[in-house]
Amino acid sequence: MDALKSLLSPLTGTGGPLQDTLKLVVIGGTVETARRASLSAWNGFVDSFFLTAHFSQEDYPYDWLMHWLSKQPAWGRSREFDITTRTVSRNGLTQSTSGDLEDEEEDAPEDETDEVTYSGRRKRKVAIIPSVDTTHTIYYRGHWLRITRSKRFSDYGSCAELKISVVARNNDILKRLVLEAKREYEKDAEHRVHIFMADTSYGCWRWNGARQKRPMSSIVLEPGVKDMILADCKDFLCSEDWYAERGIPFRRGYLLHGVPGSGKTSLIHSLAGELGLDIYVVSLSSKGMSDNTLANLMGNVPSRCILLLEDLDAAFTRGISRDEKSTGAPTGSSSSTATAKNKEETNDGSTLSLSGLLNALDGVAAAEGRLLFATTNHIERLDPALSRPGRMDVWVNFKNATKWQAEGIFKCFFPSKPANNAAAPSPTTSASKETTPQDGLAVPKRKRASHVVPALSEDEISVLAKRFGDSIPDDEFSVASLQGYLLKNKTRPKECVDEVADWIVKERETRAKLKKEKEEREAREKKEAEEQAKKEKEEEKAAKEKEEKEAKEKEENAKSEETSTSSSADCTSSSSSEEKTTSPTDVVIEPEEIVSEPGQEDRNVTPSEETSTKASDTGKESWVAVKAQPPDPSV
Ligand SMILES: Nc1ncnc2c1ncn2[C@@H]1O[C@H](COP(=O)(O)OP(=O)(O)OP(=O)(O)O)[C@@H](O)[C@H]1O
Repeated sequence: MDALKSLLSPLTGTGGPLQDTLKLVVIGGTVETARRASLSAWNGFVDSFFLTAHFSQEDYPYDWLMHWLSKQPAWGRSREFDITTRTVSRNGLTQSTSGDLEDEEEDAPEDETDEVTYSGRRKRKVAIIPSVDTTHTIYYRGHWLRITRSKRFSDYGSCAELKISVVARNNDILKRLVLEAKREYEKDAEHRVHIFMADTSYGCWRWNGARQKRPMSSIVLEPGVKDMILADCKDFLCSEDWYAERGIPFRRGYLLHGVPGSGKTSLIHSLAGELGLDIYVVSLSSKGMSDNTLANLMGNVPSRCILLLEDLDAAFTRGISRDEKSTGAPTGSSSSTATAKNKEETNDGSTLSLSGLLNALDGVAAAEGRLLFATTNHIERLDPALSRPGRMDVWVNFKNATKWQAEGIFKCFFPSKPANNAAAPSPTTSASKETTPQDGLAVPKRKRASHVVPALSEDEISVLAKRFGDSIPDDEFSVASLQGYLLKNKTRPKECVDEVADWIVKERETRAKLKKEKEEREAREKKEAEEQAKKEKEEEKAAKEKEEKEAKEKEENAKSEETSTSSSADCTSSSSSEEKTTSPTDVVIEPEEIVSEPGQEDRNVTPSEETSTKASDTGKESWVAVKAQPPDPSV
């Protein structure tokens, strides 16, 4: 007892200020330690009841949950959150959040995209998302969810992670949450097509945005073409078992070839929307593309998607080859400058070979279930191996617009007013109609139009469209160029038809001018290239001649030197023998008998010279001189 008292005496006793300070330190330390211990015990206790799920940004559930979270009304009460105009997740679904902030100062038209242009001003939607490294609590179906978003850094850059904890007996509540988030996400993604681009630096796919679906009705092709492709795609997607039973790889390739601006890319976009597939785009001519990268990319596309190889021929003109030396394309480069340019262009780390491309398309590692679409403006440049059935099963040729297409595109631009409203000639909009006259398919509803078009009845539109179609010569203008003309006249359907003949004349003149300029430029380039080649040849020839001359001179010099050397050979040998005897290093004194007179023995000699031998004991001494040695320092 006494011992305890003496131990506590500094705390209890009435000491000086030092003791008081010590007391305070000890008490404070004890309290803090107790607090920390209890907190960690409490956290441990609570954690033992929590179920925790982690969602990485690299996977789809993260996108679903971020989308779901951005719609939760709880954000209205939250004290800390992030506001962003950037994409919430990989798929960028930032619209329709409960806490959305929108610029309401103008009654601007609302497109279904995230941002629209109105009066030259950009309108952006913002979304509220969970802030990083903060725990938010949300009430969901009778449970409190603790949600934490954090960021971690990897070799590929930063990557976010979502952690959701909930007190529950089993993980049913988390499953329900993920399923609900997925359903909502898919519902909102219904009107969009997601585009992923190949990242050759890391050999992976990067989300590139979500585009509004394009209705098939807005694509004007020759009758039956759209239906044929759509039916073929649908048939393929539901024939997995059929392919498996026959041992045929479950892949289908479509080659869309033809003139630029004829709707190849638009059709693919439209098909993706119609079939509910994402588009994965590979540019074979991109920097750093190699066989391995391509195989890796192709092997990592999801089973149901559209894989798009754009401008296949562009890759070939850059020198894709079956082996590394020969180009896969026909060697049709018109001039040497073109070849030089190509060489420069290929010098960008791209080492893709045709065999690499073929392997990536249908090698063992190639993904199954995908629809491959390839587009090209120059089918003649493709290697037959690439476009053979099995790789490209369906070929579709896209030509310049026919009269029928011109009529169709006119009707797309100027839909007639609904029949029941035909009597009322009130202004209407070009995009507010739900159907297009061409084939009656639904087009997306726009909330408000940005331009006013005079309302014309179906008959009036038909007459105008027919006149427009008749004015357009078959197979001369691309649909894209007709679209350009119609866009310029989007509020003047009648004038548009009246003035189309003038437009055609002007267009022809412009084309002729451009063609002439192109020909002149090509001729100039060709001439320059020829001159350059001639100059290079001459320089080469001159250099060769110079080299030969120098070699000849050298040879002659060598010969003359040889002759002079042989003529002075005797002289050289005698002088050399003289040199030999006089040379200080090569002094060789032949042993000779030096007879010295008695009394000469005490001459000044070096110790080395004392190696001389006494020849006899007679009164005479014989000496043999030897080569002088350096004095021994030790002596
Ligand atoms: N057949 C068509 N129907 C409707 N719109 C078309 C059609 N062809 C072209 N267009 C319009 O022309 C523009 C260019 O079309 P698109 O990019 O699809 O052509 P493309 O054939 O892929 O051209 P390129 O070969 O140069 O890539 C788009 O805005 C599209 O709306």
